[in-house]
Amino acid sequence: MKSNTIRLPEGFYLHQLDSVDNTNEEAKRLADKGAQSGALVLAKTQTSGRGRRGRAWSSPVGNLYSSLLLRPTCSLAEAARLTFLIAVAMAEAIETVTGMQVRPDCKWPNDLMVNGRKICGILLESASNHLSSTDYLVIGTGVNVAFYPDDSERPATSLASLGAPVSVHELVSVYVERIAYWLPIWEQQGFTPIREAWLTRGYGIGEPVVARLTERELQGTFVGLDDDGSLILREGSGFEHRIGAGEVFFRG
Ligand SMILES: O=C(O)CCCC[C@@H]1SC[C@@H]2NC(=O)N[C@@H]21
Repeated sequence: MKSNTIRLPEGFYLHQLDSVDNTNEEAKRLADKGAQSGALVLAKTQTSGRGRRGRAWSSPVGNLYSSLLLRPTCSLAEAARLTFLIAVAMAEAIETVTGMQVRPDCKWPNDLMVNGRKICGILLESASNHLSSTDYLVIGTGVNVAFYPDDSERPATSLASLGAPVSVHELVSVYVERIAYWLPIWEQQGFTPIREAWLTRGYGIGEPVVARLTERELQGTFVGLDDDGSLILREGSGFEHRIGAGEVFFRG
């Protein structure tokens, strides 16, 4: 059944807009004005949606655009691993609202895929006052609920086209519920349980991978995720690279 109400757990605050440049920018403006950790910006459409690597993020009405403001007390490097928590939370939310009809895989570093096609992208941005602690973090999440962009280089899909026309509001409610479930685990036990949950849905593990880094390309097998969230790529020689940032491509 479709629901039009958004229920957020304790500690989360909704900022709902019809249209905005993009929800990450709005969350950063709120943060600069002193908004609390847990503020969630949700917009029906974005006039200037952004993806990673400076790409545009197509933002028609009908998809989900949200940005969560968090004020973690740890270092930026540790806080950046929250993208894995967000990916797991959104994958679980999609499974719940679709009655397990759609079961996304987590693609490193922070996409959700269904049948090899992208259904969700995550964009993490931060502001840090100090070298060792994070002032705030904004984690933007876009889910192709009703529509998906036609991009032959990076194939995408939507929940609607997979036969699961869900309510954006219901999806947001369950997504935040799952964040509320995982955040205390992260705070008390660190990254390990999140890493394990992510790996159970890891996309392309054990498969050939090409990692495109700033200055070179590495080819090998994706053998897992390191304790710090790096992708472990094993070359034919057996040498293992830890990849912290870059773009990865899987064959097939
Ligand atoms: O896969 C990517 O390149 C990241 C996409 C992130 C899209 C979301 S939608 C909500 C927030 N606002 C934006 O403009 N981007 C993020």
